[in-house]
Order: sequence, then C-alpha cells, then structure tokens
Amino acid sequence: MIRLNNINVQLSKFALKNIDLHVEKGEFYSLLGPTGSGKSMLLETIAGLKNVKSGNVIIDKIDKTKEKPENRNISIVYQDFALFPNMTVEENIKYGLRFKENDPKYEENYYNLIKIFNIEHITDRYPKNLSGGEKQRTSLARGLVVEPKILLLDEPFSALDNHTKKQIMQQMKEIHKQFDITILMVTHNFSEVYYLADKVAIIDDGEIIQVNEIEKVFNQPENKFVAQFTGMENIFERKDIELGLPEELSGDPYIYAGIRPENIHLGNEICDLVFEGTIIDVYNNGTHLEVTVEYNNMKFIIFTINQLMNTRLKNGEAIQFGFNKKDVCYIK
Ligand SMILES: Nc1ncnc2c1ncn2[C@@H]1O[C@H](COP(=O)(O)OP(=O)(O)OP(=O)(O)O)[C@@H](O)[C@H]1O
Repeated sequence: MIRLNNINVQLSKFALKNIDLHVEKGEFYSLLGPTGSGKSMLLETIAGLKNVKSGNVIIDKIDKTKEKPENRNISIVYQDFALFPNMTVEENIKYGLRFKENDPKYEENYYNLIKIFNIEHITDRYPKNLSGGEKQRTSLARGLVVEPKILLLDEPFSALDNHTKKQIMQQMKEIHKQFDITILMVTHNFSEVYYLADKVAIIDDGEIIQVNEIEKVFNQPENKFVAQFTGMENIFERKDIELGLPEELSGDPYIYAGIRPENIHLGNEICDLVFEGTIIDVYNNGTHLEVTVEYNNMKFIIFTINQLMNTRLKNGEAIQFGFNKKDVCYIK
C-alpha cells in the first residue's frame, strides 16, 4: 500500500504540488501524464530518491518519509533498463540480492523469473549483446527477484517495438497475478494503462488532476486535458455543433462535447446527428482508416475499419457522417 499525503517537492523551477495518492495493496496503478509533468519525480519521491519539502510518504501504514531508499522494500525499473554493462544477465539480476540474507527462496525466485520472462538461454550474456526486449526483461527480473512489496515502473515499455511490448505487458500481467505485489507504473501511453492497470491518476504540471478507475476516466474525463490525453480526438464547443445538454446534466457548466473517433460513422449509417462535410485527409494506418472531415470550420477525426471505402474516400469530396447522442461525452 502506498499513501501520499499532501506531498510537495521543489526541484529548481519545477514543483510537485499537494499530491494526494492512495494505491491499495495488490493494485496495479498507473500514473499518466505528458512529458515533463513530474511522473518520474513522483516515483523517485516514493522510492526515497528525492526529498520532500512537506507531506508524508506512507508505505504499508508506516511513515517512511525520512527512510533511506534501501529500507523501503521498493524496486524501481527504468525505461532505459539501467543495467550494469560489465555484468552478465545473471549477475545483473542477482545484484539486487547483495543486501539480502542467504535464503534459498531468492535462488528459486531467480529461476522462476528467468522462466517467466523467457531469458533462461541468455543468462551468461552481457547487456551489449541483448535486444531491447531482453534488456527490459532482465531489468524487470532484477527488480522482482528481491520480492519487493512495491514495484515502481518508469515508462517500462517506451523503448520497445510494439510486438515485444505486447509480450512483456502480458508477462507483467502474469507477474502481477502470481506475486503479491503492488505496482505503480508511469507512462504517457493510455493504451498501456488501459491494458494493464486497475486505476489511473492523471498528472499535469506537477498536479494530480483526476484519479479513478480506468473506465471512469475514459468515459467521464474531468476536463478537456484529460479527455484529449485519453484518446478523445474530437472535442468541440457544444454551441458550435448545436448540441444541447441531456436533462440529467443540466445546470452543470459543460462547455464541450467530445466524441471518440471510433464512435463517428461515415456514409449512410443511421445516427441521431448527421452532418455533411468535406474530406481533407485519409490516412491508412494498416488496420483502419483515419479520416479527417471538415464541417463548419471544425475538423472531425473518424476511424473506420471499412477498408472497402478506401478507394471511394478522396480529399475534397463531400461525405455524410454522424454519431449517436449516447456516445457524446460532456466535458467541463
Ligand atoms: N534534478 C532536477 N533538477 C531540476 N529540475 C528537474 C530535475 N529533475 C527533473 N527536473 C524537471 O522537473 C520536471 C519534471 O520532470 P520528470 O522527469 O518528473 O517528468 P516526467 O513526467 O517523468 O517526464 P518524461 O515523460 O519526459 O520522463 C521537468 O521539467 C524536469 O526538467
């Protein structure tokens, strides 16, 4: 369990401001925010690598604000793997055990982890002879071998190609199920959060803006920033698309209406609201088309998997598009 009570950290011009965060024991929690928003700084504060100006870091109900990093029972894994170049995979993983007593359970952990991460065949190699995925698996195994209560992951997948990333994400899910461990993962990628985490905190400029279960943040973003950050590509002022508020929301200051690109339909599909616009861009990303349509000086991004339309969709052509009121998200 991690509890941050009103944490303030100042580093030169940047500050973490009044951070309150509560990660339950065994939870897979994610901290999502743009570059420079303070994600790494927050992780390092929890690990004891940054000093707090005020506030408390509570780990498993004990105040560890002043505790040294090595006494917090926390492992941290970085995006650039941070392996020792002069040590083999085995030596790197076992490095974490140097402060631990000689207990056969750690040897068991080691064999269990190299098996889960599928690195049994490369334990005598040095980091310079490893792929990015192998380096990250080694680094994760090193973090886990000591049986930390808490694992902090700092953008663990950002240096990996999509295929490797998916494999390691699946292994992380497995690890989370098998080990009794609380995980806090920092990322700027919402799809990683969506796949792995139970809960998410959104951070911007050193402040936490929204905390909730993933689905809730996805469906009810607190403001425009959170909406954009969680894949809501189409956000307009309600008055510009002449969209009234549903009765249950009346009285609240919802200025914007957001529609996810996958919820806008092209062509003659029957929708509550239908518009006619002009195609200004068609991008085929391999699995679906991303079509940009201009209507009334607004640009709508629309995803469609209807590849047959590919030949018909041309820049400059008029096209009908629409969406249903149930798919509109009202944003303050
Ligand atoms: N030691 C330091 N001294 C002064 N400023 C720092 C220090 N470390 C980080 N910063 C600044 O604090 C801000 C937050 O940095 P941080 O690394 O926590 O961001 P981040 O959200 O993890 O970004 P990224 O996604 O790019 O890793 C940045 O503006 C950074 O330049």
